[in-house]
Amino acid sequence: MSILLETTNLELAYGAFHAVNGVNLKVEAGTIHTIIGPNGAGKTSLFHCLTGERQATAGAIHFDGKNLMRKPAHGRVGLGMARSFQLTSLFQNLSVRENLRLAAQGRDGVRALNFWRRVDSKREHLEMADQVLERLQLTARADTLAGELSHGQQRVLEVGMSICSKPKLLMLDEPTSGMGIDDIPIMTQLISDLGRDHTVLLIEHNMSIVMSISQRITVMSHGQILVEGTPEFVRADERVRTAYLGEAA
Ligand SMILES: Nc1ncnc2c1ncn2[C@@H]1O[C@H](COP(=O)(O)OP(=O)(O)OP(=O)(O)O)[C@@H](O)[C@H]1O
Repeated sequence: MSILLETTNLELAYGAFHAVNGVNLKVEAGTIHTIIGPNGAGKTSLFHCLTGERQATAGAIHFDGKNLMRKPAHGRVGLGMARSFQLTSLFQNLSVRENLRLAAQGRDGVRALNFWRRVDSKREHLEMADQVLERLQLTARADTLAGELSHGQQRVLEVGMSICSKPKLLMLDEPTSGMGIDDIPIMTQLISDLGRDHTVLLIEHNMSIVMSISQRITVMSHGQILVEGTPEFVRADERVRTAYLGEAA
């Protein structure tokens, strides 16, 4: 078993209040690992600490063997962490293919400006865009403006943009939120498919998705880990039923 991401006694305090309160999380490489928990449990705050959007106030984060605590957010992206942002990352007036090409180009950073590499790079970026288009089952919509896609397809495109950087860890925060019932199976299938060649850390409220695609589930409550294990283990735990599943039912 190889651990890609590990936090030790991680804390994030907003003043006197600890949104993340001593979290020891281990994410195994090659798994879909889902964080669940009631509203306000600290899931998004934990993501903020991992991506560097917020500086954790105590504890440690190790990713792929490296200590992340002093790394700024962009440095973490460079190490192979990608987070899918909700709709804000799409260029609505560009085609679906162009959105993906730009995401692939973004991976190269300043190297993309190197004159001698530019022609080769552009071809590589287009190839990457086409591969991802196929994976998203959006090839037929390649030339459609992103803003003309359905809400669900836009969410799928966002996830596609984050895989263009070939991340080691793909972080998805409620990818199905706001999606119509018809689009949810497409996203579920996509995440499940991505789990075959990426490590995926997911926050998701839809229990049927969580139970069907996760290899491991961490249940958070009041900033701490309440229970962790396989879907079967978590489903059977009385504390989870009381703290979360019961409440959701
Ligand atoms: N900037 C902030 N300042 C103060 N408190 C905050 C801030 N952001 C979040 N909190 C509080 O931290 C706690 C955890 O919030 P967080 O958004 O991490 O929970 P969550 O588990 O992601 O919830 P949800 O499922 O509703 O998104 C909540 O009580 C929230 O009110």
